[in-house]
Amino acid sequence: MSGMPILLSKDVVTRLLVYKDLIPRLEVALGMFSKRDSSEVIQPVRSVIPIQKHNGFLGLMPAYMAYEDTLCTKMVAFYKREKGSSLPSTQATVLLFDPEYGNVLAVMDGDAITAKRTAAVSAISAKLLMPAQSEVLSILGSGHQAFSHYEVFMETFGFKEVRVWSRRREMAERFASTVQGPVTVCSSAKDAVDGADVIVTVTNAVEPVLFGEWVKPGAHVAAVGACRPDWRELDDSLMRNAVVYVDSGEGAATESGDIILSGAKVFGELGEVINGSLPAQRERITVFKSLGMGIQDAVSAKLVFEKWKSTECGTEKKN
Ligand SMILES: NC(=O)C1=CN([C@@H]2O[C@H](COP(=O)(O)OP(=O)(O)OC[C@H]3O[C@@H](n4cnc5c(N)ncnc54)[C@H](O)[C@@H]3O)[C@@H](O)[C@H]2O)C=CC1
Ligand SMILES: O=C(O)C1=NCCCC1
Repeated sequence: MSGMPILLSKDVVTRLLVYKDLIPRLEVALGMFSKRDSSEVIQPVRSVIPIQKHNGFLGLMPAYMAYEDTLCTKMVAFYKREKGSSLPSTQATVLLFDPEYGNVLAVMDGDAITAKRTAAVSAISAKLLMPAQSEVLSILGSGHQAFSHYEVFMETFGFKEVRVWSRRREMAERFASTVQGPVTVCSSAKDAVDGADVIVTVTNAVEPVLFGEWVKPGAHVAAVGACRPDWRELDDSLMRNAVVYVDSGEGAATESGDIILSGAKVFGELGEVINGSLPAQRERITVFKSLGMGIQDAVSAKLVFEKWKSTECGTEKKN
């Protein structure tokens, strides 16, 4: 196929990408990735160049998944922002290709994809690793990822209590008053995680904001921020005492300050738990260190494109 690519805006992507369709496809993709069969999935660790002048980085995240014939790349710029900055910390665009011809089928907003697929993968980690009968969810950070994590965690699980902490209290209050259900705003990260079953860290921090001594035995931590080798969200004690799962072993060894600087041992990949080749050690404190993968964007983009073709594209043609 050839011709001009279609352009899909943030609103369209947000509407078409729904968790109930996305989660099972991500599970398959993570499982396939962890088999390391290069005839099925090719996804290198992203290449990242610094944008030094602006305190940022540009990451290129290509992936080809032969099993569903999906060829895609995301380009994502991400920044270390000063406190009080109103500039976005992440901006992304996704290109979906026709794998046979090599032309671009669609150029999509990548922010909605990044927000939803990252949160969906954290929900998969929680489903596999959180304690049975988890009741208390704690979110550290109140930005884009905090919103998408709240959304998918509330849609997927029945938490009785949700707490939020943010560096700026007014942002945590804005978060609590924007989401649908009740959320308790906490004055400190320590208060927010006290007794929590599941803790999501979605901050731009470069130093630890979550400490092992605060985390209750058996709790699950989905650690989403700190995606550079010298950035941290979690302290050494948490990293060393937890059973650490990652999305990609190569990605974690290259990009995760929490893993590299703590010297923590990685137990394995989420995909290995999905495949049944690695146990889910729910009785221990578990950390899922998320860095983000091109296959997650590819699965999402394909889903969006299929939905668009079967709904909006048809509507456009009829009109
Ligand atoms: N693992 C993955 O796949 C992905 C990870 N990320 C990372 O997730 C994190 C959150 O992303 P967004 O929600 O889009 O960012 P955002 O800018 O919308 O929100 C960032 C939050 O972190 C807080 N924060 C900033 N500096 C802090 C500090 N020093 N201590 C404590 N809190 C601090 C801010 O107040 C805000 O609540 C970022 O680190 C981003 O790079 C983003 C996309 C995908
Ligand atoms: O996977 C992604 O997308 C990102 N990961 C870490 C930094 C921002 C974007």
